[in-house]
Amino acid sequence: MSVRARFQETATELASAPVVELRGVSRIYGRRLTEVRALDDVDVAFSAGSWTAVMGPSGSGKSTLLHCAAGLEKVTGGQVVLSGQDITGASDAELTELRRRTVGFVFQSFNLIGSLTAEQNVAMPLRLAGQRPGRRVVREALAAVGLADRARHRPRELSGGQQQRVAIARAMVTRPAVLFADEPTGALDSRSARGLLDLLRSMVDDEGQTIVMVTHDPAAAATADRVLFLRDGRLVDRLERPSAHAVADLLASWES
Ligand SMILES: Nc1ncnc2c1ncn2[C@@H]1O[C@H](COP(=O)(O)OP(=O)(O)OP(=O)(O)O)[C@@H](O)[C@H]1O
Repeated sequence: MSVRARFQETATELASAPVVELRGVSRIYGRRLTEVRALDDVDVAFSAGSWTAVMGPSGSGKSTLLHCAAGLEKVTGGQVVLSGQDITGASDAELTELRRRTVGFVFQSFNLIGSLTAEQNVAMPLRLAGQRPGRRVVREALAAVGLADRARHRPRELSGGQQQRVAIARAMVTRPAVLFADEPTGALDSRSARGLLDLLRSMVDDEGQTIVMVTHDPAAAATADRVLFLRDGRLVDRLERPSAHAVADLLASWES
């Protein structure tokens, strides 16, 4: 094989290589009578530059899947590979370090620090990593989410949609390999939610960002590339390039 062909093959492999992979993952809470199997033998890979929505009824294991994939929680069985590293047996210190370098998080409730300005909030992950954040890097992260003119505002001076954009800028300032989002539009009105989903879509399409998002909202799920459906801790269904109708039909079929 020519050097050029080999190079192209390697590039293709890299482009489709999973950023996160769960292999036969189980997560059990409690013991004996109180035992809950929150994840049950889950196999799934999240490839680079893809956006996956995770859906399922309340208690089906969506947040647990997100937390295990991000190394926030240890698995009871199976293996998790994050950014090429098997994290299954990693120590808490190793996990904290790996998360800092490779993972960004966005939650339904924004979780911004109320006493800090938008730019101070965005700078926080860099400070926690022991770096002195440059103003330019922080301002660029805010500009990327359309908030260049809100850098000095505190969270209470921003709308819900703007606060969630600050949270996204904060998650992205370390340039994580994967962004995990737990119901990111759950606290937003439909217009702000649409704007936020468009922002996430452009991060995937323009920057090749990998996103894994838990959502209850069919419209949000339909903006993703793929929908996974969990039930009782098991992956029971999936849709590729779904329409909102297809997602709603899938939900209805599993609820009936
Ligand atoms: N720390 C814990 N201790 C004991 N059980 C837990 C714990 N965390 C989650 N569970 C249980 O594991 C199961 C899955 O929970 P999980 O939060 O992953 O579900 P979910 O699909 O995200 O639900 P929701 O849509 O309501 O947020 C549930 O039965 C829950 O009660």
